[in-house]
Amino acid sequence: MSQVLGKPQLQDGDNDDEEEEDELVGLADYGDGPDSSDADPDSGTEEGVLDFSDPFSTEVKPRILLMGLRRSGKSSIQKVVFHKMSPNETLFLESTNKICREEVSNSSFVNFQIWDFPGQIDFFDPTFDYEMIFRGTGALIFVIDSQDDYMEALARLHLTVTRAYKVNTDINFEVFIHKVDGLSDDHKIETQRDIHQRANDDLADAGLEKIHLSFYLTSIYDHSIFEAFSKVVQKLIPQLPTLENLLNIFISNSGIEKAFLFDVVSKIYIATDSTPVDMQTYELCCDMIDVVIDISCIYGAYRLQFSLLPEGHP
Ligand SMILES: Nc1nc2c(ncn2[C@@H]2O[C@H](COP(=O)(O)OP(=O)(O)OP(=O)(O)O)[C@@H](O)[C@H]2O)c(=O)[nH]1
Repeated sequence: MSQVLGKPQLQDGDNDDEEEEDELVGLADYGDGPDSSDADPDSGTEEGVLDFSDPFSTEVKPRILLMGLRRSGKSSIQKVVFHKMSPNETLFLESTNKICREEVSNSSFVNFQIWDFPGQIDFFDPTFDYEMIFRGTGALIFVIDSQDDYMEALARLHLTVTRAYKVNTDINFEVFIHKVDGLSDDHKIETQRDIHQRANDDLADAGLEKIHLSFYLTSIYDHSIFEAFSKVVQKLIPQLPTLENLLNIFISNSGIEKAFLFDVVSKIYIATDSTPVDMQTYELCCDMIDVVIDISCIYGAYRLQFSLLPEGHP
């Protein structure tokens, strides 16, 4: 039996309307104005607040960039993982034509910024200050649509990674081979092997074999996207080894089979003990979190109804 640990914070996932978008402009324009104070302090996800270039920010948050060709699925990933959008609803998402920044601060561990980029970023556009962006980046997620011809995406991946590495050698490069729900199991493995090989060959040809790319097979139609995002986020948590140790001690003293430390809002797991992660166990824990959230919502709604009853009502 698995144990689900985590801080139960509920979030109204439907705050998409508040999304603040930034034009593709230079450094000065990435800073936030006074509207930062509008952010809902109770919501786990705030949009358009604070960033690395914010002179009033004392806190440095890791930045996660979502990049990739048009329609590869970047916005869908962000909406499904952090806004509880159902996968089918992403069919109606409009193309992103500006950089969308979002602050995710669900807990002290899940505390970062996500920048969703429009499909085609022109690195040669003088108004696009990519040096400033890459300098403050912890992870760069490059999304490749596995159902499409991925040659152009690979060329773009190479250009993006080499540019980013020149500015900041500490970035974690994460490649999501996305939309694999449309592929058979054999095809998935073959696609991953091919993309892995080509991407690393391109780097080797450029004399940059020291750049490490991590690959994940993902889809918004199952838990793979949550698992992949969990691994991306874990790499940005300096306390990870300590957390793993604590969970190891916990399972060895409690007889529990597997322990995850979850961010309940996003269902990202921040840490787990050192036994291998079995996807089914992870899915079971995610489902249990959904049950707890559903019950909490019913209970919360009941309380609200009750408080609206006139005084003296039983
Ligand atoms: N089958 C499948 N479709 C997906 C998946 N993820 C996203 N999509 C679909 O891909 C299409 C494009 O998704 P978007 O999230 O708008 O893509 P984007 O990369 O943000 O596109 P731009 O904003 O143009 O850069 C939508 O119709 C999504 O429903 C997936 O895992 N599987």
